[in-house]
Amino acid sequence: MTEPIIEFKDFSFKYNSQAEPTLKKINLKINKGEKILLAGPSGSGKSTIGRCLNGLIPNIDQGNITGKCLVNGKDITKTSLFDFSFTTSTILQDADSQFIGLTVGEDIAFALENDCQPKAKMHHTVNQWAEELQIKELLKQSPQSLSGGQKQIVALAGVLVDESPILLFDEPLANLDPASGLKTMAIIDKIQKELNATVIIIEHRVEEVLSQPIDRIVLVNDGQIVADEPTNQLLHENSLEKIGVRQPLYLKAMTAAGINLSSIKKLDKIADLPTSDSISQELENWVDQVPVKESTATHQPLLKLDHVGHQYNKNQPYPLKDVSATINQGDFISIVGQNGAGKTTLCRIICGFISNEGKITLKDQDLANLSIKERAEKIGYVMQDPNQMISQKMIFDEIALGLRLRNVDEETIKQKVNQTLKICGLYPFRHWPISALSFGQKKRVTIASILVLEPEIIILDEPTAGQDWKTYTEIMGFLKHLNKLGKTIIIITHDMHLMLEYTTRSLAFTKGKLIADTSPIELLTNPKLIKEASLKRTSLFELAQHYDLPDPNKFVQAYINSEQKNWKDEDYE
Ligand SMILES: Nc1ncnc2c1ncn2[C@@H]1O[C@H](COP(=O)(O)OP(=O)(O)OP(=O)(O)O)[C@@H](O)[C@H]1O
Ligand SMILES: Nc1ncnc2c1ncn2[C@@H]1O[C@H](COP(=O)(O)OP(=O)(O)OP(=O)(O)O)[C@@H](O)[C@H]1O
Repeated sequence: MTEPIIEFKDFSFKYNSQAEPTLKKINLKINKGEKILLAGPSGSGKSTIGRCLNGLIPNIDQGNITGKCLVNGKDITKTSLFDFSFTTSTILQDADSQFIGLTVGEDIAFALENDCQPKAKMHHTVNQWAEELQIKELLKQSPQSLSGGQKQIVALAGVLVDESPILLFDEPLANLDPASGLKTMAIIDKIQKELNATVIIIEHRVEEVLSQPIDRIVLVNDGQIVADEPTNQLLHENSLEKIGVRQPLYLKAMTAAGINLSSIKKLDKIADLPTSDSISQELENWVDQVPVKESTATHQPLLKLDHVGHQYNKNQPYPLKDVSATINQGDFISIVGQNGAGKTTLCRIICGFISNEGKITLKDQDLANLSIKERAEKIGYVMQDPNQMISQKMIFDEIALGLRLRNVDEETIKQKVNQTLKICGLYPFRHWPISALSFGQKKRVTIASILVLEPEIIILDEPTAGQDWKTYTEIMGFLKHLNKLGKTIIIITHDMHLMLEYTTRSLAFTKGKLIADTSPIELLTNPKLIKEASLKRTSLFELAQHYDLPDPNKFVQAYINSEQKNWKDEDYE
């Protein structure tokens, strides 16, 4: 019989700074060699469970524990962090806080140094993983200077070299481009099989996690385990949606088309869905009601980029070079492409944080003549990492800060901040300190702090990374509403469905170059561009192909239109 390597028995945990327990009477057994997905809405307690498995609770995050949690046979209340380092390797949600080395190479080697391995063996192991993860050219770079996705891959390498019996991944995919996301899941699968490791993955991107087999999905809601079942069973019961986690897109589309999922035996892989003529027919009939999509873009030029470029360091290849494009008033643009392609660099240039080799004009005004503060009045920028933006202690003050700096009266501030808090799902937390928020909640605070200023152009660097589905739809619905009012929105995203559903124009980047400026659907029908920019077709395309539908793009469009029916602009007025 297999032994549990992790066991929670009536386990509750209350952070010292909280009045109520975050985990409530949890019972969970995970056997050696199992691969588990922990899913649930933002703030439900997933990372808190993770922190019990790697010893951060109770060694760093202190609080009140009742019940028992045994990891590798040891009671977590009696195990030091040092001991945990031999049992559990973790990718933290916030990769930045995890780096120790001065260079990427040193950082990956850190776990091996801890294990006192000989130098030659260490070099070999680091190089081997760097090769596998295609980050060899980054080994001498400082971890802090990496792009968001590169950081994530380096953190992954640090976990993989360690070969611990428990591998814990807290949102390993959040900043990865679609191709790297799939590759990461395949690598995790491979290493798990090789080491017979126990793998726990915490992720909002459920569909990508399911690209490889998962033994069980454990659903967490409000600090409790509300389901613990094999993937197929859970998908049949539609348990994900019930707690606000996104069901895989192809299943949502089949449901929208009126197909009865309970009659289908295996739902967890498109390839295993029964190829029946009646399902094809049902899908095809449904597609025929596609209305035309409206666009609010005026084609009035707003922001002109002319040979934009920057070099951080003369010894590095150009992170961004020779980018020319015109953004129009009312555009809803997605910036997509490979990790490290220069997307964030472009936004930093537009905001004036770093120098520009070319020229940028906003309504014919040269941005070079404006200070960063003056630019910020016109162009709001929500950074990828919320910790780099937050300066206040309390949530309300953080969101009010920009208005206070602009001398807005307190009554208006209160009204605007409260409205934004509601839109971003943060109203119940308005009196909380930011330090008591989950990572996803912090990210929402930073989005709120920019939205409240209502700038002319809003640039958001992966606003939905690490967000649950409910928040994702609320944030995107709100941005769509702002766009309808004429605001220009630019989003950096790795979410291909977001790009298709919400944006009307895509700029695709690879290795510092703009390689396409086209409609999202055109982009995802071009195999060459998909490959070059490390993109991926969504599962809606795959479903349409599986059922031999004559026009897969039309099917994707039909689904998007069926989703859009659910938006109500009044919600935001
Ligand atoms: N360091 C902390 N101090 C006090 N309270 C905390 C701390 N970290 C988390 N919490 C509380 O625990 C709740 C759950 O946080 P946790 O990070 O476990 O959620 P999560 O499910 O991983 O969310 P997300 O998907 O947004 O990352 C938070 O809403 C917050 O109330
Ligand atoms: N401060 C810096 N110093 C040196 N190099 C940097 C710095 N910031 C970024 N880079 C490098 O510039 C390149 C482009 O980075 P950028 O953050 O613009 O990529 P990105 O397309 O936004 O990636 P991701 O999708 O992973 O967020 C990367 O190779 C990165 O390592």
